[in-house]
Amino acid sequence: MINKVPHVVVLPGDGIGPEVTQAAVTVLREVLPDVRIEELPIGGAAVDASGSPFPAEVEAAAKRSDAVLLGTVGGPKWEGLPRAMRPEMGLLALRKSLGAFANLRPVRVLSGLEHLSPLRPERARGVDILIVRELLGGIYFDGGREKREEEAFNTMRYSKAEIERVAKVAFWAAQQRRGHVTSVDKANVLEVSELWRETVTGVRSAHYRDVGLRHEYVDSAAMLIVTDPARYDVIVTENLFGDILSDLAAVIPGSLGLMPSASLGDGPGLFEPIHGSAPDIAGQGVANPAAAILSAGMMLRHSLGRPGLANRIDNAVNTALRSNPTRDLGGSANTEEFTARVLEALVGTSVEV
Ligand SMILES: NC(=O)c1ccc[n+]([C@@H]2O[C@H](COP(=O)([O-])OP(=O)(O)OC[C@H]3O[C@@H](n4cnc5c(N)ncnc54)[C@H](O)[C@@H]3O)[C@@H](O)[C@H]2O)c1
Ligand SMILES: CC(C)[C@H](C(=O)O)[C@@H](O)C(=O)O
Ligand SMILES: [Mg+2]
Repeated sequence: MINKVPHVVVLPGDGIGPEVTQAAVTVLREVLPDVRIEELPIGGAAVDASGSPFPAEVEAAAKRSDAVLLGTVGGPKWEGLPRAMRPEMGLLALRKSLGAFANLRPVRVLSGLEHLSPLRPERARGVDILIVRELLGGIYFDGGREKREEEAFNTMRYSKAEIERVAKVAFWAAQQRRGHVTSVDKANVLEVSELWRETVTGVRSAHYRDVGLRHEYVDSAAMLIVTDPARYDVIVTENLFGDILSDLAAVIPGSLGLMPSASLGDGPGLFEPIHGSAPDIAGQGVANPAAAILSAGMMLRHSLGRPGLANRIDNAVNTALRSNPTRDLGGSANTEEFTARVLEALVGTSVEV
């Protein structure tokens, strides 16, 4: 537990980012009244304010914080800008700057909430998967345009050290859970996946013989995640596969609005919902804030040493979802009403366990 007043940098970003972040901050302040919040722009909001999607003062604040809570970045307004000025580049730069190489994306169907899933209840019930997505390497960071802009490339490159460090996080997480890791790759075709597979196997043999390991190809894993989600405990995979598979996995609980994340590594942790800025609903006050609120919970668990408060938030979100979810899940609560329900449920459970 952190004894000093926790300092959290909040970066609401664009689109529904500010709407869901406001909800998460309200909940955070409710459970941790002395938290010090420093709010700054990132992404398109920062481009508009200062001409850069990741201003130097935001980087400095994030690095000296105890944790960073981010909303979402991007939107049609900034799509035509040169690459370096795009909101998404700001987010990638933030992740790099914090050394946040392990992105934990839990996929959970909380008890009694199977009806929110489009899958048959017997498939959705009890699903509890942790996707560990490598976040600082692979195809995201090595690309360009050539031949007078008429060719373009992105290279999926990994070093053994990059694979080892994220594999260790996955095996460690599995030890706290049900003791099984599925490593997802494309080793039947890609050399980079061959190295991935060899390295993950080596990490297990050297340090984690108590954890089960299975390898799956990403194409068949994409099918199995929705047809047989119960087969998975921890999934570890590279950056782009993890990005795609985690949005796919959002189908299991029923909405992207239920998918929080924690990005951990060398510096302060970064906590953000996995969804985007949802331009189609931004400004209407109807976004589902659950993923952002649950991300604040992950922050309490992973960076602020307060797992009991994180459990309280999980339970309160569960209660609010049972009573009346947001529109994306077939309910009628707007963002404010849903958040009010979460706060109400928190008041009913003031004991930290
Ligand atoms: N981490 C991030 O900041 C992040 C992640 C993904 C996409 N983006 C950016 O967001 C923009 C829009 O991308 P997109 O449309 O492909 O994906 P998106 O995740 O923003 O939206 C996909 C669909 O899911 C819905 N949705 C997403 N979050 C929701 C929520 N909390 N409540 C209710 N409905 C929700 C949207 O309304 C939309 O119909 C792009 O600029 C993209 O680059 C940012
Ligand atoms: C916006 C984009 C850079 C980001 C990613 O691809 O990592 C998003 O899709 C995510 O899943 O967090
Ligand atoms: Mg994504």
